[in-house]
Amino acid sequence: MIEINNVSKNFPGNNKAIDALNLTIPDGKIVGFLGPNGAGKSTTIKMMTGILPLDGGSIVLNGFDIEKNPLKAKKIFGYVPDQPDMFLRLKGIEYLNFIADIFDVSKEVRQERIEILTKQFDIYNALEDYIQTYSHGMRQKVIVTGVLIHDPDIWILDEPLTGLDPKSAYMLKEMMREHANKGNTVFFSSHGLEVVEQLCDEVAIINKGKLLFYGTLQEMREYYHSDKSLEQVFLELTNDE
Ligand SMILES: Nc1ncnc2c1ncn2[C@@H]1O[C@H](COP(=O)(O)OP(=O)(O)OP(=O)(O)O)[C@@H](O)[C@H]1O
Repeated sequence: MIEINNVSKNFPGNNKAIDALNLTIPDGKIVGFLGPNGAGKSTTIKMMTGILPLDGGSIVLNGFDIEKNPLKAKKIFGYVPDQPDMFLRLKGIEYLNFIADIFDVSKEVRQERIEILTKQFDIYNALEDYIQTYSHGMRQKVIVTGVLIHDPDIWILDEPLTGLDPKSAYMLKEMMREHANKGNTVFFSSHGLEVVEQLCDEVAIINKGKLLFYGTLQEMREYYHSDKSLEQVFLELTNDE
């Protein structure tokens, strides 16, 4: 479970990039995080993962406060950033072993997981190449593999499907469903409303740092008394005019 309690974030020139945000993401569900460009999705995710400090409030992951207990909190989640351009001077296999070392994954377990996952993602034959030479999608897949190697309870994914080919996107979606069905937490941001409609149990919609809606699609329809699609409701909710 992820508890976001009254969280705020200010940037120079953008006071209240996140404005008193409250959101509880339960176990056993896939929750989609939606909002227009600049709404505050990545900022929220960066605060959840300890990359950005909070200016107010708290974020608690399975009982561990990300600011008060960062090491314990960081052990229990896996994070896929929106920009996969990291560790470019490492080979794929070096990156995966580095992540497995940090999270104390045994040699046997890591070998097995790396082989299975990278074969499924079609990057097995590229593991000896430098990440610098990978395409955007391949970089994305090596980072997703790094998350799956240590099998964290909570998955936090910032636009994870962007740039993945259809087979890899399908596999990742299946993995997300399986992980949530085991009682774990899966939280991901997306601009793909169709994917969210198809995959998510619940959606959170933000704009200008404020939560506009949180609930199931059915609840959304009941709340707005309409049979409108997620796309129509999203556009109406986030329309500034
Ligand atoms: N480092 C920063 N310095 C100043 N302002 C920032 C910084 N990072 C984010 N912002 C501002 O905070 C707001 C939220 O940005 P954020 O990147 O969280 O949006 P987003 O919902 O992830 O957008 P997108 O869908 O375009 O990725 C924007 O107004 C952005 O300009």
